[in-house]
Parts: sequence; C-alpha cells; structure tokens
Amino acid sequence: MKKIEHIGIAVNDLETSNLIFEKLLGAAPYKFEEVESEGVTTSFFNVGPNKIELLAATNTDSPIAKFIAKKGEGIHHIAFDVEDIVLEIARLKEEGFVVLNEVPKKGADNKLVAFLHPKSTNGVLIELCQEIR
Ligand SMILES: C[C@@H](C(=O)O)C(=O)SCCNC(=O)CCNC(=O)[C@H](O)C(C)(C)COP(=O)(O)OP(=O)(O)OC[C@H]1O[C@@H](n2cnc3c(N)ncnc32)[C@H](O)[C@@H]1OP(=O)(O)O
Ligand SMILES: [Co+2]
Repeated sequence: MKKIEHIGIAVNDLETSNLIFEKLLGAAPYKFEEVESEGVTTSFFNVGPNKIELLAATNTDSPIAKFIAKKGEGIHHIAFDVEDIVLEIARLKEEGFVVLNEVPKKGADNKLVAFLHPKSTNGVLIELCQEIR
C-alpha cells in the first residue's frame, strides 16, 4: 500500500458540500465525476499528496443513500493507493479479509477499485485503488 489515496465523505447535497469544503481547504474541487455503476456523483479536492472525495447518491439504491439513511453524513471510506490491485486483492483475501468485488471495477478519477467489507476491518469500509496506466 503506497499511501492514503483519498478519504470518501458521504454528503446529502454535493453543491452545498462543495462550498463548505472549498472554504475549509482553500481550493475548489479539481474534478467532478459521476460514476453510474456506483450510483454516485463525486467531487475531488487535493490536500497535499492526498484527496478528499465527496460523494452524493444519484439513486435510492446507492451505497451512499443507504449509508446516510443509517448513519447520516460523514466519513464513508478510506482509499489506499496500491501498485497492483489484483495482487493486493489476492493477498488480502488470503489474510481473511472480505473482498466485496474480487474483480477490480472502474472507479472515479482514472482508477480501478475494489472494496473490503467494513465488518472485516473494524467498521471501516476500505477501498483499494490502482491508477489505470
Ligand atoms: C467512485 C468510487 C471511487 O472512489 O472511485 C467510490 O468511492 S464509490 C463508493 C460507493 N460504493 C461502495 O461503497 C461500494 C462498496 N460498498 C458496498 O458494497 C456496500 O455499501 C456495503 C459496504 C457492503 C454495505 O452495504 P449494505 O449496508 O447493504 O450491506 P450489509 O448488510 O452487508 O452490511 C451492513 C453493515 O455495514 C455497515 N456499513 C455500510 N456501509 C458502511 C460504511 N461505508 N462504513 C462502515 N460501515 C458501513 C452498515 O451500517 C451495517 O452495519 P450493522 O449491521 O452494524 O447495522
Ligand atoms: Co472512493
């Protein structure tokens, strides 16, 4: 694992939260991206070598809609940058973690992503991401 790539924050309304985080971080998002397969619309902020990803749901089945209904807005996941996502999935599976998608899928910001179930990681949803080169 190379570094924390981003921290994902679940929000009700992307536009409202963009203004809050723009004020907080002193810079506007560098990217907006809808990821239809995940039912989310996102914005990305740079914070030094790491990023903040704001996520709002685009439908009621979205993991973000379900999360907010249960827990309210807040930190949704931590994403780690990995060199080789296929190897990392195999290693973590071997270690007993519950991998939610064993085949990496296309995420936001030019990344292949995979998730670990929060029940196997002390209640924290973990995302692995590898840059598509
Ligand atoms: C675009 C992309 C990117 O960066 O490139 C993204 O980030 S997309 C980000 C959005 N996509 C994803 O999150 C995809 C991976 N997520 C999922 O597959 C799902 O959201 C699960 C994590 C499996 C949770 O789904 P669901 O609640 O239906 O499942 P479940 O019944 O197995 O587990 C429910 C238990 O997990 C808890 N739970 C659910 N989401 C959680 C979260 N984000 N952090 C911590 N706990 C969480 C619930 O409160 C519940 O706890 P109790 O049992 O104690 O009540
Ligand atoms: Co993410």
